[in-house]
Amino acid sequence: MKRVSLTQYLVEEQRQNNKIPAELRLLIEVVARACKSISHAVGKGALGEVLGSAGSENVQGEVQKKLDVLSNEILLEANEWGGHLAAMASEEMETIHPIPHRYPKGEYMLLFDPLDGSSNIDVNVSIGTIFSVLKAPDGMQEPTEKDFLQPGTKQVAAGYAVYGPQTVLVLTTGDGVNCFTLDREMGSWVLTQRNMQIPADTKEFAINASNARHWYPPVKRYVDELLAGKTGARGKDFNMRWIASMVADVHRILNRGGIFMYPADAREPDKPGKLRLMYEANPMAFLVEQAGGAATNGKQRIMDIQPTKLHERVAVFLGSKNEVERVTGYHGE
Ligand SMILES: O=P(O)(O)OC[C@H]1O[C@](O)(COP(=O)(O)O)[C@@H](O)[C@@H]1O
Ligand SMILES: [Mg+2]
Ligand SMILES: [Mg+2]
Repeated sequence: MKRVSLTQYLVEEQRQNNKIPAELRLLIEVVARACKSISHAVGKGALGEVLGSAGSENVQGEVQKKLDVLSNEILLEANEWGGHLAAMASEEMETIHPIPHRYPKGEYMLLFDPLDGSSNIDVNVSIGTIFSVLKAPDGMQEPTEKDFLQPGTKQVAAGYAVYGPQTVLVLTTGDGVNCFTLDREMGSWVLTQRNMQIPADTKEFAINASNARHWYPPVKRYVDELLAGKTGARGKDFNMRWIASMVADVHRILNRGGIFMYPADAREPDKPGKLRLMYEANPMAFLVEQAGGAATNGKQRIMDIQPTKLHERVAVFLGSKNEVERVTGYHGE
């Protein structure tokens, strides 16, 4: 079989298919290179002294792991000099990071969750990086936080890397979803899955069930019906999986279907869920929709939400279309 590298794939998309501009291609290549560096650091584990806490907190009051901080630095450094960027924003930084030496004017803005699945770092379970690319608004001078507050439908690219038994990079530029596997000996990303598709129906669901007592009635009803199995309203048995790394749960769903849920709950009624709209929900929603699935916050399509702040949180229901539509429907009843 002919090996197609990420660069070859992107050049084809740019030159033959006219799907992406050269500047976006370069930007994606820089992000992919940064993910390769993060993958190397993850792979060293205790030998690289990258495990454990960094002894600091991020803007959302979460304890930062050494790898959260390191991955953020790797992405910042690579993209400061590499891509056609105006500014970056990260889950781990309080505010935006404008590019000091913009070339030629920086037409894109990059957002990322540098290390997703932080609670799994120290126990050698799959973790990842999630990213999203927006266009800088026309006529933008000095980038501000407000320039980032665009709905997910405006994304021009999104993707994630999973650092697991294999390191993979899953990418969309709005033309389907493709998966590249890191050839660790050659140091190159090789196209291994074209046009990933999520089946509309599934028998697998993912939710942190330890929060069940706090769920609102629509989520409780939906999950109770799944748990009731063959003899319940759904008339079939469902299996449950929860990795606690969104990247790994979404990667499973892109490969074999399923529904992933992180709902808002009654613990903190003012907090609309745990996951972040700009760094987690939007890029994953873009990928999932491009693979034929659906993504909502229980009420509306995630990518239609108008963000009001950079670190906004959101409830997430994504994956196999018929299941996402069902649980979303329960919220309307
Ligand atoms: O620990 P919980 O409540 O199960 O939450 C797990 C969720 O939190 C996250 O780890 C949040 O991401 P970060 O590690 O980037 O903060 C998701 O990847 C995952 O789905
Ligand atoms: Mg995350
Ligand atoms: Mg993170």
